[in-house]
Parts: sequence; C-alpha cells; structure tokens
Amino acid sequence: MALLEVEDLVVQYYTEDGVVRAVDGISYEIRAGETVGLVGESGAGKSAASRALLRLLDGTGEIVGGKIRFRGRDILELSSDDLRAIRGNEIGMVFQDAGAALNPVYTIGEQIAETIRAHEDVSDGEARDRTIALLDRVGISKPATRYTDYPHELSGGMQQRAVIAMALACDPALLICDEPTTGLDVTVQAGILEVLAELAAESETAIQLVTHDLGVVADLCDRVLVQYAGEIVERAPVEDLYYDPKHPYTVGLLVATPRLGDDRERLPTIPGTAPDLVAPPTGCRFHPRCPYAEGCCSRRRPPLVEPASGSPANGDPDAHVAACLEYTGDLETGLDYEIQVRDEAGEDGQERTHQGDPQ
Ligand SMILES: Nc1ncnc2c1ncn2[C@@H]1O[C@H](COP(=O)(O)OP(=O)(O)OP(=O)(O)O)[C@@H](O)[C@H]1O
Repeated sequence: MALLEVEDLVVQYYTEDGVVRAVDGISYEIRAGETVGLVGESGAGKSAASRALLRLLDGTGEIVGGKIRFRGRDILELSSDDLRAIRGNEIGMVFQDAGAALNPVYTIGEQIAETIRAHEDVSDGEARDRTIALLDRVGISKPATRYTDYPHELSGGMQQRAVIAMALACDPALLICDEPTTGLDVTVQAGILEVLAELAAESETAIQLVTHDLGVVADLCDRVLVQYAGEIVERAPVEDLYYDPKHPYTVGLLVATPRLGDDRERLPTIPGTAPDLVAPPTGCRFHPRCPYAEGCCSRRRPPLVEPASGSPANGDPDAHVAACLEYTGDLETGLDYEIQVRDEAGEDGQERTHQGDPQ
C-alpha cells in the first residue's frame, strides 16, 4: 500500500469572478521514503493540491471531489481531532512563508519542544534535548543558544530552517514542502535545499516538494508530477522527465530552466500566460500556448497515456505517462522538439538541447 494515495482530487475556490477549479481531478501516489516533485507555473494549483492533503485550504477553498488516503485512512472522512493528531506528527508541513508559521511570542525552542510534547509523552528535558538535536540537524549553529531565540531574532533563512525542524519534530512519514525557498536569497536557498536533500537521501520520510523550479527537482526528487491548469499533464521518474520529456509544456519548462554554465543572456519563456481557471480552455488546456497544437487539441481533452503504446495510465507510479493527443495518435504533424530547441540555439548553430545534464 502506498503511503499517500490521491484519487481524482478536485479543489475549488469561490471568487467574485466565479468558481476557480484550482485542482481538477488529479491522481497520484507517494510511497514511503520517496521524494516527489510537483512542478508547474504559478497558478497551476500546486499549493491548493498540497494544502488539500491536510484539509488546510485557505479562504473559500473546498475539496469537492476525490479521495485522499494516508496510510489507508481516508483523510476526508477523519474527525478534526483525528486530523489534528496526524498534522505535525505523521505529516509535517513547510510552507512558503516561514515567518507566518512561527508564533512570535514563543522562542523557537519552546515551539518545537511543544510540538513534540503535544504528540508524544516525553519529559520536558527530553523534548528540549530532541529540539536541540533537530536545530543542529537543520544546520542552525549553536543550537542550544538559539533555542531561546524568538523568531524575529532569526534571519528568513534561519526561520525556515526552524520551521523545517518543527515539521520534523515527530519524525513524520510524509513532509509536504510548498515552495520552501521562495523569497529567500540564492545562497540561503542553497542551504535550505541542502537540508532537504539530506533528508530526502537519508531518512525514511517521504517528501512532496512543490516548486516551480525544475533545477531543484532534478537535485532532490525521485519522481516528478507536472501540473498545468489544475491537471497533471506528465508524470515520470526524474531522469526520464529530464532526458525524455513527453509533454510540450514540460519541454517548455525545461527549456526555460537555467542550467549550470548557461550562457544564454535571456532564458526563453513559454509564450502566453497560465489560463484562467474559472473558464479554462476546452480540450487540452495547454493548446492556446502550444507550438504543436492542431484543431483536435481544442476539442479533445487528452487522457494520461503511456507515450509508446498510447494505452491509458494504469496507476504504476514508476510509469512515464503524458496527456498529449500526440500519444493517442490524434496529431497529424506530431511533435518535433528538436526544431523548437534548435530555434533557441545561438548564432553558432550549436544545439542546446533540453537533454543536457540536469543540475
Ligand atoms: N484563497 C484563494 N481564494 C481564491 N482563489 C484562490 C485562493 N488561493 C488560490 N486561488 C486560485 O487557485 C488557483 C491555483 O492557485 P495555487 O496557489 O494553488 O497555485 P500554485 O500552482 O501553487 O501557484 P503559486 O506557485 O503561485 O503558489 C489560482 O487560480 C489562484 O488564483
């Protein structure tokens, strides 16, 4: 049994402009210990999908369909007490804004120790010792001294490390990280990513990592889910996705990802903007931005299929599947990524393919 199973999840927000279907029928699973990246541009519904896992949607957000099972338990059916017992204990969370996750009136040590005591029957001394060990593990130097710091005494990066320490306090089976480094400067980001990379490599904790940065995914993840306009359009083990992307949107994301030694002055971006989720495009939601779109793309919604055979995705989490009509045999001209990628080449005509080393 998978640790986490998400089936046909649908999340909506109710706004003045209408009903926003932020997540529209996504399915995936995460097994114990693996790190899964959820990538896509801003507005794709990645945060909504992640917050829904713990029923922590903000504003008018509502889960209107689907199933979420964690260790076989139906998250959507749990009482709020049972859910609270899972949050912060079996499932840890790290969201974008570290400042908001910390209580300004308690020291970081007290907050982390309190999280441990809330879920486990331990003495104050033991909670304190474990907290200091956690602060050390996430790279906070002089952890015994830092224990008594208030959040405002820490830099943004150190606050985020403290939040990660708090999320790890009860040794969770699953850690949900939503853009954990956004808003931090580049060197600070690198430090936080290192902490997560160690965690991904060494611990039994599974991670769902939400990011718009495919470079980060390459460093940390075992598998990747690509989300576009509320749907998963491609799912693959990380190497397959980098070396052999199948969906034109994924190719666009990869071409737009800076690489080590990149000498392009301006990175190409995917033309157009993410669609309005009140009234998303018909058929394939990416078709208005897709360089390969044909008439059928605005009429047929592509199913997730195995590209080689065109057979429907069968739930094998390690399968490489993509939702593009090319793979159901509907496109006449087909996809020719080489041409698009060559267009990005410099004047020397050197091809810079998206199939370089992921970094
Ligand atoms: N509290 C809210 N009220 C109304 N609409 C919302 C709310 N939160 C998100 N949305 C809408 O839901 C859609 C998905 O947003 P979400 O934040 O989940 O995307 P995302 O992929 O995580 O983007 P980002 O990387 O910018 O966080 C967007 O259209 C957004 O405007």
